[in-house]
Amino acid sequence: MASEGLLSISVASVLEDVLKEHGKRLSDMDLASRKAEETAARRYDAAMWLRRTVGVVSAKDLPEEPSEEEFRLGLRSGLILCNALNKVQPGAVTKVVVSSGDSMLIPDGAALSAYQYFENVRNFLVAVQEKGLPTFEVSDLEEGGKSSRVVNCILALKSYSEGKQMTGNGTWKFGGNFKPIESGKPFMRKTIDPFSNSLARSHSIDYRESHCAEQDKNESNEMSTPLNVLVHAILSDKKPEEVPVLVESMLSKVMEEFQRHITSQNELCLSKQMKAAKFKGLQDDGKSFSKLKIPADSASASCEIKKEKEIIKRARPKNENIIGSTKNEDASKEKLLKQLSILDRQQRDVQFLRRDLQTARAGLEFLQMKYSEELTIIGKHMHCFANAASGYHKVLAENRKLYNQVQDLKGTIRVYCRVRPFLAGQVNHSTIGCIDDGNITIITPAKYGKEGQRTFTFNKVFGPSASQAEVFMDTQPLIRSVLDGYNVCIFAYGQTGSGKTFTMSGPQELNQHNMGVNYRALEDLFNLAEKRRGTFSYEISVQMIEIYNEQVRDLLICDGLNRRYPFCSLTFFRYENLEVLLLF
Ligand SMILES: Nc1ncnc2c1ncn2[C@@H]1O[C@H](COP(=O)(O)OP(=O)(O)OP(=O)(O)O)[C@@H](O)[C@H]1O
Repeated sequence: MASEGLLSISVASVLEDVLKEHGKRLSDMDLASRKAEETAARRYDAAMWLRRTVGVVSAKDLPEEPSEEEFRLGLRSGLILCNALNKVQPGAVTKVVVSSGDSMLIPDGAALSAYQYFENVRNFLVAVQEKGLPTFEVSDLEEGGKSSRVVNCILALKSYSEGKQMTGNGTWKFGGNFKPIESGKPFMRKTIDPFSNSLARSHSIDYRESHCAEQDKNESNEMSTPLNVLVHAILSDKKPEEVPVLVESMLSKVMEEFQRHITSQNELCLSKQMKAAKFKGLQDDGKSFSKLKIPADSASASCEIKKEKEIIKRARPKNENIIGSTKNEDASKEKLLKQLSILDRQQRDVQFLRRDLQTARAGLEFLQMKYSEELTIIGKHMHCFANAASGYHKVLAENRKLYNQVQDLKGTIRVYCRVRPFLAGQVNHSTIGCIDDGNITIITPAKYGKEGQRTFTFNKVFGPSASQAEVFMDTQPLIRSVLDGYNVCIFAYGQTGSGKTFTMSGPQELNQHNMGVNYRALEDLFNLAEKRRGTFSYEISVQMIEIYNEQVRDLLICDGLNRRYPFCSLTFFRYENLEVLLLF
């Protein structure tokens, strides 16, 4: 490929630069017109060879001496190029797409079919490239393209063909050790044309090694080339001492140009390879899809790929239907590219989703771990609470036990004395001498001395001013023992009108302050039962019984019959001078 770079070096321009530097203008030589002349001659040569190779009928689109535009349009379909190459080497281009008729020719000279144009030219270029011949870009056949490169390629093919005819074994390689035969109308190198220059140089060097006689002939030929004439013209009027400087300058310029072209050629080769690989990838669309790595466990992605394949299958051109459907083909290719980009995007999305899923899974596992850890901690706390509750109940039981033991120590039988105040209308003639907590002194005026004043001891003595609450306060601890399973009996004893009913129940007009022991005991029991609701469940029932004249009567029965009931939890009864509260 480097040879192609060498071919495009414009020695004339290099010389011109050198001459400019040395104050010498090439006005009398008119290099531009000469160059155009040479370019046209080379183009005619290429066109003639093509016409001769493929036949005048096949090459009807290519005039004998075409302009640059005619040359480009004639070769644009790639038909002539493919046919010429197949003539040189049969089967070099296996697939040549032909047009269905001339009617499809477009007046402005556009290609018959974009696909045909692309396919044929591409196949031609691939085959030419495989032979090591200089190639050109597909765009060189477009308007504004470099037709000189196309000419170079065709002339190289021509040389290849001639070399092949000469050796007869097809081993000739472009740039190899072959000296092309100049038969018929020989290809005269009128210019410093890069391609012919390269050929001539390489051939002459190789040939010099093996054919000395031929070498002299070549050298004499080169002396007669315009390049030599040019050099002679430049150097003829120079003084001998100026020649080395001028030659050195020329050589350095040529070297610069040479380096520049090698670099550009390398870049060109690289871009060509990339384009060829990309194009091949598009052609082998089905294969490309099969090569794509699709996540096996992604049902949606598989579904999408199936859809893509179906679309591509539908979009895949069938050879018979391709001709005359340029727009459809272009649309199909565009669609294919779109589908590929969508597929790429979907693959990326699937990868993102997989990553998110993995993150979510990791998060979930972490939460589960945390949850189980916290459950374990809560379990331990619960165990501690259970132990504490158990301890609490033990302590509570202990407290109750101690409480009742205190009640026992205070005395299981307690006797209280309450002195009723004088009622309205009663003569205030008190016989009570003194009341001192548990002692009361009764004075009997009719008796004297020790007999006239007697002291009685009780657990407690309540004076005439003692309130109902004070009386109840001393009995309350005993009543609470009932809820811990102890039996308690409270009764009031005294003569008629002494205040038993008042103490145990209260006056007729009851209120919060004058309620007796019975009501207060019940109220206290209900409050306690409510407080211990979470721990204990109590059932409370009430009986009211009167024992009168040795008869037991149920005061809560309304039918008047006296019935004896078994004693239950809480019984109030009255027995003659006894007002009794039984608690079980
Ligand atoms: N501590 C007291 N303070 C004020 N009034 C009282 C007190 N004790 C009793 N009384 C009044 O004395 C009167 C007689 O009391 P109460 O009826 O309770 O006596 P009792 O012993 O029950 O008599 P009975 O055996 O005949 O039923 C009532 O009017 C009562 O209100």
